[in-house]
Amino acid sequence: MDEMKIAVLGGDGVGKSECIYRKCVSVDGRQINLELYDPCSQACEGKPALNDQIHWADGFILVYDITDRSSFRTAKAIVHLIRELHRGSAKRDIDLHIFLVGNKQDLCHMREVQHEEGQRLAAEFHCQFYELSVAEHYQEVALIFSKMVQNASLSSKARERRRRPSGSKSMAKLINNVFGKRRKSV
Ligand SMILES: Nc1nc2c(ncn2[C@@H]2O[C@H](COP(=O)(O)OP(=O)(O)OP(=O)(O)O)[C@@H](O)[C@H]2O)c(=O)[nH]1
Repeated sequence: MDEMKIAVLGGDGVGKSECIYRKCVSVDGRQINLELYDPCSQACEGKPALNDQIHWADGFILVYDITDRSSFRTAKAIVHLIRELHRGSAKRDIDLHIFLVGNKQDLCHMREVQHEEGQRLAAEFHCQFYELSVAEHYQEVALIFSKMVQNASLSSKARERRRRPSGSKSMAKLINNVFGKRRKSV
């Protein structure tokens, strides 16, 4: 069974709740053990440091509040750190999934961060970009999570293909094994 660890980082509000959610999901007939970590944005005892959270996760959902520029700056600093910490690590860029999400779209009249700024940041750091309102469109939130799991599943399939010998090579190996042995016994 594959494993996928997602960290929800950034913090768009003032909430203090922290949770770890575990679930086994099936994507295209493939079982994935999903672990979701949603730390509170406030510092608290026993909470792993941001660097540890970044090393732990395979996928990141970075949330900022479109009505709060400082939350966008935080998201920018985190995405920077993720790319920095993973530079030269075993996880290749394409294996690392980062979704940048601008929340509170329903408060558009109080907007401090333009849609284009989010798009630009996402393009710069090879992230997928979304803008939504968690309060009004929970379906979009569900879609984001299923997209992330699907992407991870696709890239793990691609990794497997890279590891597996190509069809012709394994066929050659098989022929060699069968006929090689026979030749010895003649
Ligand atoms: N108008 C509006 N308010 C929202 C939306 N999403 C969250 N909020 C409000 O923002 C506040 C904080 O929400 P939380 O979900 O606790 O935020 P959080 O990101 O978990 O906060 P941290 O725990 O600090 O990371 C609450 O008062 C929510 O009701 C949204 O899409 N629209």
